Amino acid sequence: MRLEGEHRRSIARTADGKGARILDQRRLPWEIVWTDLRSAADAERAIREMWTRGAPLIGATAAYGLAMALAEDGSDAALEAACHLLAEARPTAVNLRWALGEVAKAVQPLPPAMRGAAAFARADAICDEDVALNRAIGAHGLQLLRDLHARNPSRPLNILTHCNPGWLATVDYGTATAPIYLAKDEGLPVHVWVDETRPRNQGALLTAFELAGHGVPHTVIADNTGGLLMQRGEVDLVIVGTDRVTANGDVCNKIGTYLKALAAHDNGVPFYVALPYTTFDPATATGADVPIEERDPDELAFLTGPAANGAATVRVTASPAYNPAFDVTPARLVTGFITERGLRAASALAF
Ligand SMILES: CSC[C@H]1O[C@H](OP(=O)(O)O)[C@H](O)[C@@H]1O
Repeated sequence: MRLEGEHRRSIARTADGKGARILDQRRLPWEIVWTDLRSAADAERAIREMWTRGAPLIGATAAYGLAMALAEDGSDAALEAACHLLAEARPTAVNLRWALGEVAKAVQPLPPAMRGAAAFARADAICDEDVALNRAIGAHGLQLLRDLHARNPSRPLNILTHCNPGWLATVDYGTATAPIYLAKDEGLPVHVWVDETRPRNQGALLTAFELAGHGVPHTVIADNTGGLLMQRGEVDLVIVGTDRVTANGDVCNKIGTYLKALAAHDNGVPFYVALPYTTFDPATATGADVPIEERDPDELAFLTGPAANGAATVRVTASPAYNPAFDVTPARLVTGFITERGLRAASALAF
């Protein structure tokens, strides 16, 4: 997407070809800081501490981390150790293990000395494929937006989204945001309700930053506001991303997604989930089987942001806190899935 006047992806190989350059998303939207990852340990830390996040982007970052490890040491032992290290960085997004598996498959038949270059090539291909997948998701989702807007052509289409399913969660375009960007580009009037998405505020900080950068009209709302807006008829469509869709169509996504799906169901608002095949996990039967990441309660207990004299951190509670990062929306609450192959029902999700 466009950033500081030029087209950028959220991740790319470093100029010397030996590392990965990422946007440090902890600093957005206040500062644009690019950081070079130089080892599997750097990549693991960046994923675990959410310097970079979002299911597809986590996969791409892990792929480059594995490539860096193999460029150092192409042995089977090094391959196994780096895969284990990176796989443990965050448990929920299936893209992480998918990407590691793809790189491992590409290098295993090769002699150790050739594995580093092959791993980097596979990581590059994973990034290029992600961009193409998201553009295709955008095209199929755009037709859905056109059809829904035709019901009330006299006003913008009001879309609600949760967390950040945008280009900052992928290599480019985003998943749930891809149709929104294409709609803006073709002049289809849209407005986005942006859930702030406590406690890390990926919506207020990242989605709002993205939409503003692309000139998409949007309004940041508290996580608890969406239900009221749906009761008032001010939400025409909910589109979210996902970290893992299981074989039966259950959707694991940022905490709070399930509550939006319940409100949408209760108010007859279409609830769509955008995903590429890399986020579909047919090996996991239902959402009950998905590991839900539990993050540091301090992420909830404290708020950090810019102040006149630098960063300020304020405590929002003096009590113990609990901070699960994801929840599961059952397939029965999902109107449909927007994939690179078109719109799909939960029962027809096989890629
Ligand atoms: C392309 S959807 C990405 C997905 O990942 C986010 O989680 P996190 O920010 O913790 O990595 C969120 O669940 C998004 O929907």
